[in-house]
Amino acid sequence: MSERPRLTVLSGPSGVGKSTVVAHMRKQHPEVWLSVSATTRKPRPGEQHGVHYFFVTDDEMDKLIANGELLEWAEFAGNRYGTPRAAVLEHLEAGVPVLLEIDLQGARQVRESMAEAQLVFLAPPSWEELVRRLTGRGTESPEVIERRLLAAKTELAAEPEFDTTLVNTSVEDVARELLALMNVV
Ligand SMILES: Nc1nc2c(ncn2[C@@H]2O[C@H](COP(=O)(O)OP(=O)(O)O)[C@@H](O)[C@H]2O)c(=O)[nH]1
Ligand SMILES: Nc1ncnc2c1ncn2[C@@H]1O[C@H](COP(=O)(O)OP(=O)(O)O)[C@@H](O)[C@H]1O
Repeated sequence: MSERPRLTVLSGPSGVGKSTVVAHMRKQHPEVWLSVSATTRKPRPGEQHGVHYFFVTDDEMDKLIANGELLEWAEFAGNRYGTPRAAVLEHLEAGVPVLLEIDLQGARQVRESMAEAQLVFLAPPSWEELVRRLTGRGTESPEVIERRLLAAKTELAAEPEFDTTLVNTSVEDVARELLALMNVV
């Protein structure tokens, strides 16, 4: 019987490359299960409901929180985001490696409620490179970018709270390192 895998949390500032690394990793190892969060943010072009996020209204988010259906939730740069609890627990019980891609506040809540979780911080090679990536992605307005860069300063300062730091210089290298940390080889 396979041992119950540890829950892995990946956090890091907006634009550092979390989604890119996770997409690369899952192309090669689709057996890693990525939790799909609920969010009140509007979808970006190409984002699909139920695939990238469950896009919900403010009222729906209120209900998810009130009913205790979220493992953790946080407000980030003006929108709320949360991890549906049941699906995470079901996958872990079934022996499936589970990955959460969530912000710092969410990572802290998971650490409190699930002591066995491992927290991985994805860091940019430099501040300049982070600004370049976030701006270059072209999905946010200058105001939203400004807000996210402000949040990034807080996130970068919290790096010592994490179990492991991976620097996203090469997507391939980081994806490999993350798989090794998750015992998926
Ligand atoms: N706490 C928490 N944070 C989340 C969740 N889902 C996504 N996030 C984080 O919310 C932040 C903003 O996500 P998003 O709007 O998709 O922007 P992006 O990460 O820059 O592509 C990122 O730091 C995500 O990791 C969640 O369920 N809970
Ligand atoms: N290692 C890397 N080298 C260069 N560009 C990268 C790297 N990783 C990601 N990017 C680019 O940086 C931008 C932000 O990446 P994204 O995955 O959307 O970040 P996040 O999910 O952390 O907000 C994207 O345009 C992506 O193509």
